[in-house]
Amino acid sequence: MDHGFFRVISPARFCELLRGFAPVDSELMPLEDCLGRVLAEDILSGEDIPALDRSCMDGYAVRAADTFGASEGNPAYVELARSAAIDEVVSRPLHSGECMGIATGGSLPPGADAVIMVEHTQMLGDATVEIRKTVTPGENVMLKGEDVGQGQVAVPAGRRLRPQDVGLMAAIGCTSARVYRRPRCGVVSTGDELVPVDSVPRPGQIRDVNSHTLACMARQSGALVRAHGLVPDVREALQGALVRCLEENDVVFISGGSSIGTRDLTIEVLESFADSEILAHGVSISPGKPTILARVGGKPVLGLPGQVTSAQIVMLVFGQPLLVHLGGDAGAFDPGRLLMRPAKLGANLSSKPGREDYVRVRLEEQDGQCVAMPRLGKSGLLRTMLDADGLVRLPASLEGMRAGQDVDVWIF
Ligand SMILES: Nc1nc2c(c(=O)[nH]1)N[C@H]1C(S)=C(S)[C@@H](COP(=O)(O)OP(=O)(O)OC[C@H]3O[C@@H](n4cnc5c(N)ncnc54)[C@H](O)[C@@H]3O)O[C@H]1N2
Ligand code: MOO
Repeated sequence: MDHGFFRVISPARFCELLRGFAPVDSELMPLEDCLGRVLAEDILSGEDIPALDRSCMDGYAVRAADTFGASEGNPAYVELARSAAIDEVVSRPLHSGECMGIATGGSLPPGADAVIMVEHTQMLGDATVEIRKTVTPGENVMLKGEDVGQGQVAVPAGRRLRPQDVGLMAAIGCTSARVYRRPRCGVVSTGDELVPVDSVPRPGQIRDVNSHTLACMARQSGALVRAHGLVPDVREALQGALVRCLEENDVVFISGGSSIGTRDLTIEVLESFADSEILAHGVSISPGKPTILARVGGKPVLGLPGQVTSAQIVMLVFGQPLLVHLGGDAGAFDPGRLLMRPAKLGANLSSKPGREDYVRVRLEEQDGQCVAMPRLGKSGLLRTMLDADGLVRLPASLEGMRAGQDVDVWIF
């Protein structure tokens, strides 16, 4: 690898390289701990859910044809064959001209194909029901197998489980599921100038910020994070830290030392490992150009720029999707996953063609419109990210955007 220049690749290509890493292995998890985890295999249903046609309403199970044409002014009349308890399965078929009292959730008798709500009926004596509304076949009925049929996939592999997924799993009697392990993620910060947060920096030193922001962001993406502390710009120190970090984790994030300054050892050290390949050094985004991606012993190592805001942007654009992908989530790189909000751009923006820009914006309400006000600032400062609600992405093809243009703001 030529260290003199970045060989800048497109962000799309960078994501393709990230997708090339295999997800972590799986573990068996009790149902109650499955929320937020990613299914490692399809959950098949051994039964129809619902198991039988069930009523959605309190009322009467009927043959819909017996109600055709019925209205307030022209009711139909059917005989009440019986009423059934909610957990009762009635085997006697419902004949034409009959109805059966039924509760919400109760099973329909054979022959019935609809339920009329009790408020659209009137009992006449104790055996005749006046029907004041027409119901169509299937009306107010949950059909057998409508949620999931026997042998069908109830919840697919690669799905991050939400409460509603857990609900269907409960319905089919799934007490545990195979889910991907949470990826173990190591974070290393490099730089002679860095001191821990509980130190008082002497002039020239600064407190380590990136270990904290990156760890928080990795946790947001479901990873188990271990901060491996501060590493000086010394080859052997970085080598040692990376060896430990790679041993203990599925993925490693290194902040700092990604540029081409004389101190920037990251590439050199990564290359020194026997089983390593530098997949990328430089990606056409701003901020974040001097980003590194390597494979060491099959594991991804992402080298993030030291600049505090650049590191966060790279983590948002590449690091978090990588973690989600390693955690088995099939939609990790799906742009449809991002929380987007439409807005009008509040100021002109310029951009270098060929480079994808991520502009921090604050959302403001102006004359009933949502306006995205750019918060421009240096990527070595923290403030723009604190003031921002999200990012506007300027595609590489643009030289800029004009105030008033429609934009989609990626909310973070
Ligand atoms: N000749 C060139 N120089 C630089 C280029 C370039 O293309 N050609 N790219 C610039 C860009 S863009 C960035 S971003 C930085 C990236 O630098 P490094 O990744 O090598 O990071 P460092 O030099 O180690 O640090 C940069 C800056 O960030 C501060 N820093 C580092 N780590 C932390 C931390 N954990 N917490 C807080 N602050 C941190 C560090 O003190 C430096 O001020 O390179 C440009 N140079
Ligand atoms: O692109 Mo750097 O990452 O300007 O801050």
